[in-house]
Amino acid sequence: MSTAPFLKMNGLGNEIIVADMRGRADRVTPAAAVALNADPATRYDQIMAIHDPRTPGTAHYIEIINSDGSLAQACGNGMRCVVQALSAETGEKHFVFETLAGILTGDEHPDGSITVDMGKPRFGWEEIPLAEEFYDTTGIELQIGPIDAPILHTPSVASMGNPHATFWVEDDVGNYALDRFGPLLENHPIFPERANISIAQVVAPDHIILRTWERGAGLTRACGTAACAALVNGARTHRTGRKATVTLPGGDLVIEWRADDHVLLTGPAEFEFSGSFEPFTGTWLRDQDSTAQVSA
Ligand SMILES: N[C@H](CCC[C@H](N)C(=O)O)C(=O)O
Repeated sequence: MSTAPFLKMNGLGNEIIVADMRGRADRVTPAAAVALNADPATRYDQIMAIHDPRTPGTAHYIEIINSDGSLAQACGNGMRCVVQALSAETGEKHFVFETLAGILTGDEHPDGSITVDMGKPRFGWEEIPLAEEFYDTTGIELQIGPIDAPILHTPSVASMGNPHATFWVEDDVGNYALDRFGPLLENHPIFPERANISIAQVVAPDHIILRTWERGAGLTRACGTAACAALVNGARTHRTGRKATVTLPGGDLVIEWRADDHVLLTGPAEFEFSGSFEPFTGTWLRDQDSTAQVSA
């Protein structure tokens, strides 16, 4: 079986593997995804597998795989890494992609920052999806902790193509044991496709502090789609405006919910090293001179 090139990158510390599957008929198997994550040198949060267009003449299809091997519909930090990788390869600065969340575009700016149009948010309970009818998804009946003194409760829920719950708190997001509450909420029966779980502190109408337990990946240093979900949930609950800086453990993203309902995410991407891997088993080799691959 032939190997495929990959780039180990990160988006604000969200660990990403960009796998080049163009020209191949196979996919990254769940076994390969789990094996790559088991090796400390290549442990990651998401694999962004670049495939040939599914419809000839359209955009490259990006398959997104969480480190537990599950497929995800969207990944904002990973999309920025794909844009940077393709920009370094082709010199182009504007890209159109197809994902399970729909058609996305990405642009690299002269200063190296990258903006991805993450498409439109969805708020209907069936679109999130939720297991029961909720006609007001700005705050659903879900809580963690004692009934009479819940620790986290009444989250706003939204989809950026993938499911998100935003729990609002007044104090430091670090005060909450998200490593304990995250898996309980990720797998709560109200979320038939599981969910990404975030704790958000709104410090100003244009500034949110966020921590996320990611579906299929656990605690990560940044989650782009969670930042998008927090902004649109903040705006529709009148906690924030339609543009804000979202501060994550790994750094800041700027999120804007445009008047045309598209959500734009802007931030950095970083190259770490390159190699090649076998998409069926996950065995891999590091390129010797990987510094020449992508400018820092
Ligand atoms: N764990 C997410 C996918 C990756 C999201 C995150 N890494 C981002 O940057 O958006 C899910 O299963 O929906």
